[in-house]
This record gives sequence, structure tokens and C-alpha cells, in this order.
Amino acid sequence: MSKQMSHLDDIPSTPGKFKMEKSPFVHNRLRWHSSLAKLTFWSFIFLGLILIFFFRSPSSNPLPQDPSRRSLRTYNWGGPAWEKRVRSSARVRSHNGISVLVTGAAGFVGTHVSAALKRRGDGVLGLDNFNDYYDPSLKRARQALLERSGVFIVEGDINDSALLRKLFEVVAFTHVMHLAAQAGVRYAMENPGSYVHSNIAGLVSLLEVCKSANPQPAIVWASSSSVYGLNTKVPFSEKDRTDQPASLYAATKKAGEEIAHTYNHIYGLSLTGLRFFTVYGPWGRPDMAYFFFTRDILKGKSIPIFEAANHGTVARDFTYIDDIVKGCLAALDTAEKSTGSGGKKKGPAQLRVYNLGNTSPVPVSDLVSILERLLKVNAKRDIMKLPRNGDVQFTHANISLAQREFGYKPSTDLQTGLKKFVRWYLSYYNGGKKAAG
Ligand SMILES: O=C(O)[C@H]1O[C@H](OP(=O)(O)OP(=O)(O)OC[C@H]2O[C@@H](n3ccc(=O)[nH]c3=O)[C@H](O)[C@@H]2O)[C@H](O)[C@@H](O)[C@@H]1O
Repeated sequence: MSKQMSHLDDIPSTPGKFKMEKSPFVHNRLRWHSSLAKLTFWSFIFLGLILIFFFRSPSSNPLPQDPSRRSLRTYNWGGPAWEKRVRSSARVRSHNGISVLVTGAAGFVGTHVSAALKRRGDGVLGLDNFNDYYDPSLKRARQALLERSGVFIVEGDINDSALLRKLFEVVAFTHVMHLAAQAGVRYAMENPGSYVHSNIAGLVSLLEVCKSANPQPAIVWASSSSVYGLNTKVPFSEKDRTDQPASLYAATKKAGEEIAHTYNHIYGLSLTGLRFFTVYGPWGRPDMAYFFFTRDILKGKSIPIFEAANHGTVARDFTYIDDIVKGCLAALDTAEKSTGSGGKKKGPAQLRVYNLGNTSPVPVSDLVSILERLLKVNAKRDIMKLPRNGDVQFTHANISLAQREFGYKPSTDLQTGLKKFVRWYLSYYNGGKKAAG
């Protein structure tokens, strides 16, 4: 920069000096100097604008791994080749098949649901922003898996309305399976903004586009068992109160259920919320306890096992991924059409909420014992008090509503499911030699 400034200083300030020059190169040199001056001038203006923009932006921390800044990432989409891939992925290949936009398709549940839909001949298009809440290479591996079965995942954020509108322009989706979210209960204290961004703003952005789409799709989306919060009545039934969330994560999922009500009420969108209960299995999420317990037991690291006051048991209604996938597909298959068109409601539309759990809670210490047996390694147990960061003491699903209305019937117990998870984990991480991040 100082070099550019010295060039500026070099430019003669009196026109007389210019006249004295007789050299045939004078004209050119003059032009060269003046264009250099212009260039330098505009460079300063440009640089100034960048600095003003940078210092005025809400957060000046440009770390790419900060998910609250996800909206600033740009993705490449569009063009004839891209549209062709979108169309081909979403093409229905079976009689009476449905055409589904799966958000969060590179996520744990999203990958399994997308693969299952594709297997039965439905059209499936994925959408995912590949954020780095956990190791994105696992998401890329899931993407590669889906790609092999013919599912294309568009890279983009659900907050990008222009992208969503484009997708609905290219494909008349009959259904949306909305699984994109900021998950995790405890992380909400570290990065609250990412929950608002994905679970509230993102949901509204998606519903806005769905309500204007013609035809409007039916939407099935992931709520959470955490909406039961401080509810103590067990097992948790859909009729129980859900107005005491224990974490911001739970609060954003509960807000999602209320937002769903609004869009159903005003625009006639068919909406089904599924309250998942601690879903686990192969290709799972590394931020979840069963996953990082496995990693740390293998590494010989101690694992923190929470217990409630007075040595009270902490338990979860762990639900195996294949059972959740069956529930998701059954919910899609029983979803009625939305009733609105042109952004206007034409009649009452379906609004549903279901628990999808396993109905048999298991103490976290028993989960660890099962892992010890499967891994043939003793865990270094570090028993500690349940931290006050959003965790609840236990969850237990009453699933009779989903059972009655679409035949949901979980069939995998924790021992069987963890066996499948451990087998996958060991082969994915190269026999445990390459540790999970
Ligand atoms: O069911 C749900 O709705 C939620 O299930 C999980 O949340 P959570 O049940 O807390 O799952 P984990 O974080 O894997 O924890 C499982 C159990 O292990 C316990 N835990 C967790 C972490 C730890 O270090 N030690 C420990 O004992 C927790 O208290 C909990 O009882 C998911 O992370 C959420 O995204 C999902 O919405």
C-alpha cells in the first residue's frame, strides 16, 4: 500500500513541468500516471467500503466454524445441469410414489429417511447446508452413500428463500420431510443464535415458500421429546403439557409446533410434527452420548455419566433409527393434502403431532454397560451431577397414538440396536484405529 502511495506522490503537481517534457514517451507516461492515480484512488475507496462493511456487521468474528454466521455462507446453485440433476433425483419411479424434498438430508435421520424413500421408488431431493456443528466429513460420507442410490443433495440453507422457491419451480413436490435443524440440548447454551436461525427462522422461511407453492406440499417435520421439559407424568403423552421447556433447544422445537399451528390455520398447510425420542444407530450423530461414549471408551478416556439428585437414575427412551424411519414413512403416507392454493386457505387441513419413541427407558449407566460388553473394554466411569444446562432426568414415550393412526411399532431394543451401531462404528473408523473427531 505504501508503494501505491509513493506512486501518488510521484505525480507532478504543476502543469508547467509536463509542458517541458519533450520526449515522445511523455504522452504515454502521463496517461500511465493518471490511470495509475485513478486506480489507486478507487482502490482506496473500495478498501474503505470493505472496512466499513466489516466493522458495521453484527459480529466481527469471522470464524467459519461459528454456526450463528451460517447465513453469510454462499452456495452455488442453479443452471441447466443443476436443474437436470434436481429433476432426475426427484423423479418418482414407482406407481403411486410421492415426490419428497428432504431437508437435512446429510444428517443422521435425513440420510436414513432419504435412502428408504428412494428404495421404494419415491422421488427424493435432499437439501443440506453441511454446517460444521459436528465433523462435516461424516455428512460428506453420508452424501456419497445417498449419491450412489441416486439421491442428489442440494447444498444450501433453508433460510435461502430464493433457493427454496427455485426448487419448487423445478419440481412440484408432493411432500416435504423437514429434518434440517440445530440439534443437541446442551449446545444451546453455547450458541443460542444457531437454534433461532435454524429451528425458528429456517422453519418460517420453509413454510412461507410451501404456503405459496402450487400445489402446496404436505409437510412432516422433526419436533422433539424435549418439548415435554419438566413434565413429570409418565409415559409422556401428546396430551400432556409442553409449556415448560428445560432448554432453548426444546423451546425452539415447541415454538416450531406453534408455528406449524399458525401455518395450518391461516394457509391450509397439512402439517405433522414427530417428537423423536433420543434416536441412535449407524451413521449417527457424534455429539450424542452413545456415540462419544463409544469413542472415548475405545480411547481409554473417562466418560461423564450424569445422575440426578440423591443418586437418582437418569434414563432415556432410546429409539433405534430403523424404527424412526418406519414412523417417518408412515407419517408421510398418511399425510393428507394441503388445502390452500395461491397462498390462500381453501378449507381445514390436517394438523398432527406424534411421539415416536421406543416405550422402554434405559438408565444411562445401563447404556454404558451394554457398550462395555460390545466393545470388550471397561469404561472409566466419571459419575457426575446432572448439569443444569437443559438435560431432563428421564424420557418415556407413550406411542399409542402413532400406533393407532399409522401402525407405528418399534421393534429394536437397545442391546440389538447398539450392536448394529458398534459394528458400523468399528468399520467406519477403521477398526477403532482412526478415532471419531
Ligand atoms: O429425544 C430428543 O428429543 C433429543 O434426544 C437427544 O438428546 P438427549 O436425549 O439429551 O441425548 P444425548 O445427548 O445423547 O444424551 C443421552 C443421555 O446421556 C446423558 N449424558 C449425556 C452426556 C454426557 O456427557 N453424559 C451423560 O450422562 C444425558 O443426560 C441423557 O440422559 C438429541 O441430542 C436431541 O437432538 C433430541 O432432540
